[in-house]
Amino acid sequence: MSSLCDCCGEHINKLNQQISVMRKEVKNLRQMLDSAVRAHRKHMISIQSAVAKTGLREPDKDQTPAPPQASLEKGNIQTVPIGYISSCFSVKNGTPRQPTICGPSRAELRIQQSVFNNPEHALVGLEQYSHVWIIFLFHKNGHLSYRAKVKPPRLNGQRVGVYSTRSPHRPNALGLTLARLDKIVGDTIHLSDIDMIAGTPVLDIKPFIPEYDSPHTRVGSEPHDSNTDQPQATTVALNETTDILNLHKDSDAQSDLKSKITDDDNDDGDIESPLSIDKSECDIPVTDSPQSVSAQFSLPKDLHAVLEEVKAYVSHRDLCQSCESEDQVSDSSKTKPPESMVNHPCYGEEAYSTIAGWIKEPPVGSLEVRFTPQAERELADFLPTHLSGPSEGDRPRFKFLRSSEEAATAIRGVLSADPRSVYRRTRCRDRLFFFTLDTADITCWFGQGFAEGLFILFLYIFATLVKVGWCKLEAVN
Ligand SMILES: C[S@@+](CC[C@H](N)C(=O)[O-])C[C@H]1O[C@@H](n2cnc3c(N)ncnc32)[C@H](O)[C@@H]1O
Repeated sequence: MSSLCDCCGEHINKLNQQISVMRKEVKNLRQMLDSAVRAHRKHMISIQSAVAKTGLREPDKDQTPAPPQASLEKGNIQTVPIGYISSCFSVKNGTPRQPTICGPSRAELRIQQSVFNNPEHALVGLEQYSHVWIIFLFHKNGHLSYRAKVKPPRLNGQRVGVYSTRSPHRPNALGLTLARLDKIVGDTIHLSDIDMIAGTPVLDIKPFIPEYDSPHTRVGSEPHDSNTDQPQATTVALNETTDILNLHKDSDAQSDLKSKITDDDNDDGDIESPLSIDKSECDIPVTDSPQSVSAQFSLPKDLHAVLEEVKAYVSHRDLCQSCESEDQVSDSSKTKPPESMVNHPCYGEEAYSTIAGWIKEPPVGSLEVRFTPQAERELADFLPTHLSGPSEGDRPRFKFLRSSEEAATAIRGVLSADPRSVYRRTRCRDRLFFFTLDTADITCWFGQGFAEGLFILFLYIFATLVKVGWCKLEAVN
């Protein structure tokens, strides 16, 4: 056998080395492929179990479907979304817990062509109604766990059965919202007063018919008993839903700190599983001390001065408004039946419905929301979509909201209902709270009041923070 010359031997060595490197790469690729296949299988299993839990069935492509009546009788429910919500709320955090909390919250729902050949035909006549029931799927529940007992945020840690709440974490994950019907254009329904995030699959729409859907609610109330674990059953008047949002004072608040929260903070009914709250979302503590603030956020040194300025503004407002607030508080405690109810022909025992006392008088009160003048100016800078003159080119634009007043009302609505979960309210109270409304990112702080322990939700979004280059209201789309 003839030996190789030096040059060829070297070349062959190099080739061998390359082959061994390639073998290693192939091995790595195989491992990656294996783990991708395993992850895919796992994913498919979790999707199947999710589908099984929600009651939805994927269409079986290989088999002829059973006639709908037969499959319904067998309990096989084939549910197909009739459309998907596009709304001014993109994440759960900051989305109103109920539709009436935040009037101008707007959305659109386009009926899918896959459901009806002519989707607009299915909407004929609906324009005669001012409100519609929307039945939808809580598709962003994440984990599909649910428990028999939940802790509604407004019950501040007390447990009640899931079916006595509107918690999204429930078997079948179905939601029900009474939305205002603004208009119908072709196959698209324009809605307001909604509490659904963008992308929510809608399963059905029905007209709201007060004669069928709204018995009068019983007048008279017993206070919530805070000494027992169970909230008291009580009968209350539901004169107007806005009653729920009346101003309450809360002298319990101790925090003078701010919190950062990103998402998943807003479920009306935290399930007790630790999975229900991702504590990592709470991991950016901010204290009032300028040193630690700047240490964690690299904030300019004048932040402290800005906070002082804002506190001074709030204190001043407290002094000016304390009498006004007193009036509001005492008004909220009145539970007289509305005139229309007393005059109603069915004004008798059977004509009433009864609701849990904590709905009317929750241990967690509503909050006062304040904008600094600068914050108001910054908000006013946003334009509704339809305004687009050449000089307006650089200004941020709303997609759903029609004016800055509407945006302010929506922000007040969201925040006055205290959108934080019980966990965040009690354990992460010293963090900033972030949410998105339409195209605006909003940062706010739930702080202790500066006058007589009044618990103020202090919103210093926008300008004050733009000034220090920290957080600002800005277009996200
Ligand atoms: C408490 S539920 C009430 C919904 C409905 N009004 C009901 O009573 O069934 C409203 C909350 O559900 C959450 N949410 C809205 N849309 C969702 C979705 N598609 N998936 C999961 N959670 C959603 C938001 O955090 C919102 O604040």
